[in-house]
Amino acid sequence: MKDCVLIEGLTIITTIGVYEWEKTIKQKLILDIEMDWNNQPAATSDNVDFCLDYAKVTAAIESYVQNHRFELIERVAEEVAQLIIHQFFVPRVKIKVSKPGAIPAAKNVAVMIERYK
Ligand SMILES: Nc1nc2c(c(=O)[nH]1)N=C([C@H](O)[C@@H](O)CO)CN2
Repeated sequence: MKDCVLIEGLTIITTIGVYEWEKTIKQKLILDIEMDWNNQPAATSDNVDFCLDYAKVTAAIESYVQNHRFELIERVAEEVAQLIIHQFFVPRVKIKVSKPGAIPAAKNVAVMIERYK
């Protein structure tokens, strides 16, 4: 099995939606992210410089998503995947973006993508 770093259940409030009424409010998205990363150098050195720092990745995602407007959750997933690949040199990322309030009759709706460098 390949090594990964995970960020699970990351809640972000932003402007998201295709309808006019959605462009005037903020809604909740939840991101689940899996990033390929060789964790052995960090494990053997016990040095944060060698890890994929989930705190730095989280801060970059929060800043990006909170400060942009989106129509589709597909767009959020794609832009976050590209940010992670290019800013943090991650070779593969899998992202699920959930919009739990979107369909009252459904517990959740989401998209999931996987992207490679
Ligand atoms: N596949 C998607 N379908 C829909 C989206 C979306 O982002 N991806 N968005 C909407 C509306 O914004 C909806 O969330 C309002 O309830 C509809 N379908």
